[in-house]
Amino acid sequence: MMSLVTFTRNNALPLLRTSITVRIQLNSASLSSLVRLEEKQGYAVVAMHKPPVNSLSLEMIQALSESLSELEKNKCKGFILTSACPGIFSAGLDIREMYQPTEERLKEFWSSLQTLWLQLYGSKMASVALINGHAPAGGCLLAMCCDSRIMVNGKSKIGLNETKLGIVAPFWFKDTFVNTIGVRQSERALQLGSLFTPDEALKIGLVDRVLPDPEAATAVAESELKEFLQIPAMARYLSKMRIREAALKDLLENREKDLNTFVNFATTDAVQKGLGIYLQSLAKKN
Ligand SMILES: CCCCCCCCCC/C=C/CC(=O)SCCNC(=O)CCNC(=O)[C@H](O)C(C)(C)COP(=O)(O)OP(=O)(O)OC[C@H]1O[C@@H](n2cnc3c(N)ncnc32)[C@H](O)[C@@H]1OP(=O)(O)O
Repeated sequence: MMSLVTFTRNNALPLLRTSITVRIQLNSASLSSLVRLEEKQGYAVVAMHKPPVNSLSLEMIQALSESLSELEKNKCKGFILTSACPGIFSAGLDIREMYQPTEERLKEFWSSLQTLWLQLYGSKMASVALINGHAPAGGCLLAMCCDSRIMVNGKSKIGLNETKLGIVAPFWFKDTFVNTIGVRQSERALQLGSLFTPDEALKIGLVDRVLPDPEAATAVAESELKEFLQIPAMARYLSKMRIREAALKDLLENREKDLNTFVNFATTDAVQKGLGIYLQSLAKKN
């Protein structure tokens, strides 16, 4: 099978005052084809590639986790998280993972998602989400885990729309949301399952910049990441943790409980019925 992990090497110069030369030696052979990793000068680009919509299946979640681990192993200082699927950042959790699941897979799915969130939200690396398409629910969560969000203008929307599916954003999704846009906006948007246009998202602070096209957004994402990378790494990371550590600790201490809550909730008849109807409505569209 052709490897979709693209990896270009060049003579990287250090971007960080505090770092030694950033040279990422990615082990492309062991990485999944669902995520494309590209080495740039002193940082990496992590591009999700699971057409058509980058839905977060168990395999996709694990591929993202492995990619981050690979970057950490190689002492990468920062990355841009984006999508290689035109018009879509990520459609969020793969709903088929939650619909009529086996208990074993459902548990592995959720546990892998917890791991990915802990890894991404607590990452020592600086990160910028280059949101080049729709980012509902889990897609929005991935973007919020980054240190900065640059969105391409257009028809795409971003937000936590869980209630529209008859499900409830877990407490750590909510914590991430509150840490990003504040309590009042979160309370309203979570209940309504609001999806925001890029300009609306900018207004409430869900994204930091909106650019007219992917090229302009890419350039801004790169310069934004470089700005983060110029700050002494330890000071930057510890400052980020001042905001994030309570939420991270909460999930770390309640992982098992959260897993059981999810499994019990997701397998109720009402939720299964709702997910079935939602999947049908997505299929009917086509
Ligand atoms: C007491 C309370 C305790 C709480 C305990 C926890 C509770 C559980 C919480 C679970 C958290 C979930 C978070 C999530 O992420 S849920 C997923 C939410 N995502 C969505 O709602 C997005 C749905 N998709 C869309 O809106 C659109 O697809 C799009 C992203 C806007 C793109 O539109 P576009 O027109 O380009 O593409 P299509 O709609 O035609 O889709 C193409 C095919 O992809 C399939 N698809 C789309 N999204 C998903 C998905 N999320 N999962 C699986 N499959 C998806 C779609 O069906 C099409 O398939 P087809 O070609 O076979 O028809």
